[in-house]
Amino acid sequence: MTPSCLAIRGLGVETTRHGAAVRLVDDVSLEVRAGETLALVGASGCGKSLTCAASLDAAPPGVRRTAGSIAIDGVEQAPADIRGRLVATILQNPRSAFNPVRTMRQHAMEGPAARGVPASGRAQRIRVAMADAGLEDADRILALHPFEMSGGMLQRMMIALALASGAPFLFADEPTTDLDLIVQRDILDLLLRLTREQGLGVLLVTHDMGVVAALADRVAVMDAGRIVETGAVMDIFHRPAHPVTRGLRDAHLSLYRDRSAA
Ligand SMILES: Nc1ncnc2c1ncn2[C@@H]1O[C@H](COP(=O)(O)OP(=O)(O)OP(=O)(O)O)[C@@H](O)[C@H]1O
Repeated sequence: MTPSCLAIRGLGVETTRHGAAVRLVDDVSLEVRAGETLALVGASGCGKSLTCAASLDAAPPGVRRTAGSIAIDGVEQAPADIRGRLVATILQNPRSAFNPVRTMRQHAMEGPAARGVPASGRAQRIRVAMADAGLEDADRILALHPFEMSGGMLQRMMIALALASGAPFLFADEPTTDLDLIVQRDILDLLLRLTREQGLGVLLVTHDMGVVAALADRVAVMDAGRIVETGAVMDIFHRPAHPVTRGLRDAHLSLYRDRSAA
């Protein structure tokens, strides 16, 4: 049965600075539902990327998860077991997400295999996902190693791998940075279609409140490692309760006004 809800509960992440523990993410709880996009927004450095990565035990070196769990339909899961299988990821810095000595074809076969897609279906699935992510000429690209590809190509490949995995949930951390505007729009349209038509549940980290307005159903606002407000997208724009939320909304509106006036 397709799962309907992924919950991160009480996530805590720390690092050590000058010999002392520093809390970077503090008691964060979020719920991602099937068929919905939950946008995670907040100022740079507030802990959005670490929330995505650490909840799946994929935190970068130097930081550690000190508290919290992840559950699917109320059942606690080992993060490493669900990463790539039930939760696909598009994380920041695509170059670090690929093994430098493996080709794109080798990377591409992993996700669907982990999901139990028969070998015969995997090649077709990755081709379709690559075309959806704006990568034509799949055969040529599948033979390449990461160092032979640009940042934008790697970003698209990471998106294609996430799509091909068939996982019911997706953590997408700024999935369209490094991409040109047309590809950005295509990718965001595709994510919207996958949530609406296939019931994908998306946790979307973004700085762009325009993207939030277009894509998100609900929004969680983060500040200094904590969630300060969660609400339906309309409420966040029309009735923001927390000063940080109001700041993000107002900054977006003034940018939008300046652009319209130009
Ligand atoms: N590997 C690391 N070691 C130590 N501190 C880190 C590490 N990665 C991130 N941090 C710190 O953790 C905090 C949260 O970082 P994080 O990358 O989650 O922020 P963010 O909200 O995603 O920012 P951005 O929007 O700029 O990507 C920041 O203060 C950052 O400096």
